[in-house]
Order: sequence, then structure tokens, then C-alpha cells
Amino acid sequence: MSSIAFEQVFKRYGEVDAVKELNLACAAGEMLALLGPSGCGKSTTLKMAAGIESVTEGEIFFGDKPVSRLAPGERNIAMVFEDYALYPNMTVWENVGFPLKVRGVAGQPASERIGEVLQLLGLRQMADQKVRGLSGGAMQRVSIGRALVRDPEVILFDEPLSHLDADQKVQLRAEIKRLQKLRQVTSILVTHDQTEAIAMADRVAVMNHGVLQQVGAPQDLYERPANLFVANFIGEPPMNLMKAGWAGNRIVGEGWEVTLGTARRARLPDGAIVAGIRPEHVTLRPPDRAGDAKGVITYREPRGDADVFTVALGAGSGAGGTLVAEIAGPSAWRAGDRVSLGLDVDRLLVFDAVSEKNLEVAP
Ligand SMILES: Nc1ncnc2c1ncn2[C@@H]1O[C@H](COP(=O)(O)OP(=O)(O)OP(=O)(O)O)[C@@H](O)[C@H]1O
Repeated sequence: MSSIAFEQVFKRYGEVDAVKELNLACAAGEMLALLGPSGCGKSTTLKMAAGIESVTEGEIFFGDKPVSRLAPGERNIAMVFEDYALYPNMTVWENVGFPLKVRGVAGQPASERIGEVLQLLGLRQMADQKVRGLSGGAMQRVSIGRALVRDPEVILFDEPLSHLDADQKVQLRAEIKRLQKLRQVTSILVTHDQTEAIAMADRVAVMNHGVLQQVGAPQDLYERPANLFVANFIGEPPMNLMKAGWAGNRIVGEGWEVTLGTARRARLPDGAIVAGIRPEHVTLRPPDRAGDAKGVITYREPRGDADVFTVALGAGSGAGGTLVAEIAGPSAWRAGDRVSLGLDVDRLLVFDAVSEKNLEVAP
């Protein structure tokens, strides 16, 4: 299996910079997710790896080999598309075997290989069924089988689960991950769904406006987002992001403040900041207890295992902003309750208000 590397890659469509100065590597055997909102350049990046789109500038490597000028057929890749791209009138067996057929692999070697892949995907029983009429989940399994059948160097997944219902998504997510690990096939997954990226990928590359924002293990992105975009994009409910300033060792915002340890404060520059805190790192206490802020619950959203509260800061004076708190549920708090809020200062992130960078994450 080979690694994939994008080196100084640009893609322009006329005036539009779809991908800007991309430097990104996917290790051999790794699954890397490209995650970002619509229009961020993730599909264009995948298409350049596939050879469906040309590279405007820069180079893509599979292992040591530059591939930018190779046709898709010369790259030994397989693709799995969101709309499956199967032949509806052919059987499951014929669809999975199709890539072998076009390469002239026939007879027993082909049968053995197709049989093995069908077995791997739990498709043996359906081998003789026409693809038309299968469920979305089964169709996508067939297209994964078709991708695996000839042991490609790289599999590129383009939003593979977006047409499936919730149950099938969860099942197939686990299935793709199991097969990818079993086969150790280098894979890139394009998705706009963070749950999917986090569940399936070893590392996630977050893009916005054609620019790579951060790449790292899912936990890394969650705990140490490099900038405000990643902080806001990763996590549900989203991180609280609040404008603030310094007063000595204290960070002071609208209707809240926290005190940092001296050593940590000393490592941070002065200037306007944005503080970030995840809803699960905010606690609610009775209003007479000490806290980092006072407020009134304006909304309670029960989520089964947790309750999500929106709290207006400033105890109804209208002075503060709002904070979202996620409390293991079911909890006794209700809309209208006055509360004292605790912010876990060790989990609070500090971003530069101008550059929007996390001041404690190395660039
Ligand atoms: N063939 C094209 N011609 C002109 N502009 C294009 C073309 N393909 C993509 N773009 C533009 O390039 C930018 C990146 O598009 P891209 O499809 O890669 O984003 P994306 O993150 O995959 O979004 P989506 O999930 O909506 O497909 C967008 O501004 C898009 O409008």
C-alpha cells in the first residue's frame, strides 16, 4: 500500500481558488477524512487524487511516485461514490467482478477473488440478485466490494454514507472501518459529517474556503482545535466562543470571568481574545453558590443521556451573553431557574481575537 501526499497543491477554476496551497499526507494503510462545509474544496481534493480533476499547481505523490499527470486508470485507485455507481441490471456477483473483467481476469482466479470479497462483506447470499431493488446499504456494500476486489493501492470514498438511513449509516461506518483496517488499504474519505469522520478516520483534515485548517486525530481536533473555525465546526453542541479581555491573571468576558494560573498566564500574550469552552465543561450550581458567572436558564433541551441548557448570563440584567451547558441527565434544572455557573478553566481555550488562532497550539 502506498502513502498519498499533496505537496503545494492548488486548484483554480477560473477566478475560483477551490484548493489553496495544500500540503497534506495520508500514511500507508491510514484512513484520512477530509471534512468541511459545502464548497470547502474537499471533493476537488479527492478528485485530484483520483485524476478526475487536473492539478493547477503542485504535485500529488503515491509513495515516491508523482501521479498528477497520470490518467485515472494508471493510478491503481478505486472509488466509492455516494450514489453507488453500480450497474442496476447486473447481479451483485457481476458488479463486484466487473473491475476484474475489464482487466481480463477471468476463470477460477476471478471466481475465487469475487467469492472471497462477497464473503468478507456478507454478500454471499445475494450473489445472484440484481442490484436493482437492493437496499441502499446493500448497494453500498456491493460498491465497496467492487472497490476491494482488485486490491487497489488507494480507495477514495466520496460521501459514501450520505444516502443511507441512520441505522444503515452506523452499520456501514463500522463495516468500512473494519475492512479498511483488515486490508490496510490507504483511504481518503470525503464527508461533511463530523460524526462520520470521527467514527471512521484515523486522522481528520478540516478544510474551509479551500484552505487546510488543521489535521490530526479526532480527539486532538476536539481538545486542541488550532483556530476558531475548527473549534466551532467540531463538536455538537458547538463550543461556547466568547469575546474577552485580560485583567491581570483574569480573563474577563460579558457577565463572566475566570482566573488562570500564573504560569499559564505568563505564556499568553496580552490583547483581545476569544475564550472557548465546551458545553460539557460548564457546570450549573444553585444561585447562592460561588461561580464564574451568574445567569438564568432560558432553554432546556433534553437529549436523553444529557440535558443541554442555554443560560443568559448576568442574572437577567441583560448585561451578558449566553452560555450553553451540557449536563448529564436527566437533571433537575428547568427554564427560568437562576443558576451559578462553573467554567472548568483547565479546559478553557484561548484564541487570538484577530488571527483567530488558538494561542496554546503550535502552528
Ligand atoms: N467544475 C467546477 N467549475 C467551477 N468551480 C468549481 C467546479 N468544481 C468545484 N468548483 C468550486 O470550487 C469550490 C470547491 O468545491 P468542492 O466541490 O471541492 O467543495 P466541497 O467541499 O466538496 O463541497 P460539496 O460538499 O458541496 O461538494 C467551490 O467554490 C465550487 O463552487
